[in-house]
Amino acid sequence: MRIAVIGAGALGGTFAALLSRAGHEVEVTARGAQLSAIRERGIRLSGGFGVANARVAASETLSARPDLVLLCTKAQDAEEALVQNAAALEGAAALDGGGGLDGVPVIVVQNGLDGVQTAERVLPNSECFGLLVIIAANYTTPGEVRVTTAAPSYLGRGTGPADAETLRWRGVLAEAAPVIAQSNFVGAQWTKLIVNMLNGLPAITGLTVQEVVAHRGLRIALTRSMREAVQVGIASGVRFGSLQRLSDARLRLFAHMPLWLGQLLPLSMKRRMGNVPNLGSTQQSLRRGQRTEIDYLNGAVERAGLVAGVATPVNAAITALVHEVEQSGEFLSAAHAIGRINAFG
Ligand SMILES: NC(=O)C1=CN([C@@H]2O[C@H](COP(=O)(O)OP(=O)(O)OC[C@H]3O[C@@H](n4cnc5c(N)ncnc54)[C@H](OP(=O)(O)O)[C@@H]3O)[C@@H](O)[C@H]2O)C=CC1
Ligand SMILES: CC(C)(CO)C(=O)C(=O)O
Repeated sequence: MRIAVIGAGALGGTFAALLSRAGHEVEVTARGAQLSAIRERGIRLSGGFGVANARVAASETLSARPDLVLLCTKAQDAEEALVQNAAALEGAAALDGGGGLDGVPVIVVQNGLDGVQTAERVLPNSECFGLLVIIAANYTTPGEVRVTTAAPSYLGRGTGPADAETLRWRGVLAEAAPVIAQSNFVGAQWTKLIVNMLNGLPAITGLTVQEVVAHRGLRIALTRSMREAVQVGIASGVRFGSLQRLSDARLRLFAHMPLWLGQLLPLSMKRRMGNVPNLGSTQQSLRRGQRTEIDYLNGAVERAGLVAGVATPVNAAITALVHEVEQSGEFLSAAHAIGRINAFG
């Protein structure tokens, strides 16, 4: 099958290499040094899914119409990247009779809550799905991607059970990596947003995700940010989707736990992540001198909290501090970060 990957960074590079290794014809889009490295040497994948050196077609925008496309940019780049590639992806209209759409099917591989809707808006004649990823992939050298945690990914759309098209595309992706068909995908996006509270504090401090969870003061701040996010979800009427042993019932219990007990949640996430150092995708953007996705993570919790009438001082503080580090290029010490977060309330 011809599969395109828009945005061959950490996850895009991982999926492109795995799909190529599974025998698919893969084309990726990339920019700058990453594009040059992939053209010259291919994508070098190492870590949890084994080693692969994938020779794939690479350009700034897609050169041909694929059968399936994975959108793997950060959330803030999604719309522009889709628009740039729309000519290769869009269809004319809804097909008669079958109820299907004739645009290229899109799988949005992205954190945050907005990705699938963005794809549906830009490509109204495409079937759009989301892929929630628990894999941790680190990309700090052009052309090289290292999977520090291998884990299944979760494919779905909407709030109901996984439909036939979801099962079909799950089958294709599963040739390359473990993928589970997800029911209540929208609720599962919220569950993943709770997991992504792991991203902000490493980006502020320059520590790995594992070091942040191991640090008592940072772990308390992290637990508070997760508790706020769950409370916002509940107040917004969300039914959390089950993902990686996190269920709606478990998160509702967590929302009312004292902090000393709630800390078990990030500790269990750290245990599942394993010991290979993971910077988290937000810190990796900072280390490459790029804008981060924080407005779609802790920032999304802050915005939803405003609508639902739930105070989110810790998420507001983390969002502001990540922006501060974006501007200054200097990480904060753990003590300084904790002091600043506590000052927010
Ligand atoms: N990395 C991880 O472990 C995980 C990441 N995620 C999520 O997956 C998504 C992707 O993350 P990640 O892979 O880390 O991101 P990266 O920043 O590593 O990769 C995104 C890539 O997209 C490229 N890109 C952006 N816009 C365009 C464009 N218009 N045309 C071509 N290329 C473009 C970027 O290029 P440039 O560098 O030039 O901007 C970059 O190489 C995010 O939402 C993230 O939160 C989820 C789970 C784990
Ligand atoms: C789960 C986690 C923290 C894995 O790295 C992630 O989603 C990210 O880095 O964006």
